[in-house]
Amino acid sequence: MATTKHRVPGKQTVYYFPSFVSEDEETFLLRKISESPLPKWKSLARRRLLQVLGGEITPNGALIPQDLPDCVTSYPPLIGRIQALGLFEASKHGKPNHIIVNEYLPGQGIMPHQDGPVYHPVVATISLGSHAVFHYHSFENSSTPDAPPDSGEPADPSAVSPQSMSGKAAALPQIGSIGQIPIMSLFLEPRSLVVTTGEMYTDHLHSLEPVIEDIFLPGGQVIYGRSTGNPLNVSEVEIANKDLVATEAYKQALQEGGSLTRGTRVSMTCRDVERVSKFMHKSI
Ligand SMILES: O=C(O)CCC(=O)C(=O)O
Ligand SMILES: [Fe+2]
Repeated sequence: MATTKHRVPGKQTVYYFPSFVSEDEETFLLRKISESPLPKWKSLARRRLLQVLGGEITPNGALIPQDLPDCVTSYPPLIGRIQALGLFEASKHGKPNHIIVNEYLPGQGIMPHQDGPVYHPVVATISLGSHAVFHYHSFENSSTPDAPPDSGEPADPSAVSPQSMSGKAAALPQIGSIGQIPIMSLFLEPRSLVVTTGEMYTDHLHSLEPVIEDIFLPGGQVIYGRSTGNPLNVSEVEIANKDLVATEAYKQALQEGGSLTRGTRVSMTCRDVERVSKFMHKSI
């Protein structure tokens, strides 16, 4: 498959595509997204804004569909491009029908969470405007009830915390415990696409640390855990896709070490909601 060379080493279920979107397309998308009328945005505590394209998901997990806008179907043809990768082949619609747009200012992130069973277990995430470092975590002691975790403020109502998955509180790795250290971390360039599939979707959590800069050591490790405020929790984590990164300046930071300041990042998480209600949303 054409995607083979985009597999992130170490895990067979994560793919990274630099320059998935051109610079012109990025400028166009960021303009379109910022022009969306305010009622389309929802405010969150840790991320500033969230917008949903493709329709709302009901509490029982069905999509009340709404047409995806031209800026993801025609120019740029993001949905077709994602479909052509073949990574959604096993999903009911063969391509994403739902997109969540998140905006993160420098210093904002998202706590470890899972995206949940409402979606086919593949998520394609486009980054625009700024780089970020993306972490995957595993569950530790998942049978041990523990203090209810911060829900991770999932990006969308259908996302689940470990609590809601099992019906009883499952331990979310506590800050500083082994499970809190990511099992894999990725450098996401602006305009890149990352696709998470298989057990990395179903059995792991993912997060973005709320930091204003990312600090790299020579050889491609990133400093993780500064946002906890506890120096004992700080660790060095390998960037698994460092050899797939395409932009010179980023490659240099990953090879030689250095720090990269975060700008405003807009992400588009594209997924397939397999249950679609037959009732169409009214256009607003
Ligand atoms: O912004 C990102 O890259 C991640 C967003 C996310 O995890 C989600 O929308 O569920
Ligand atoms: Fe997520």
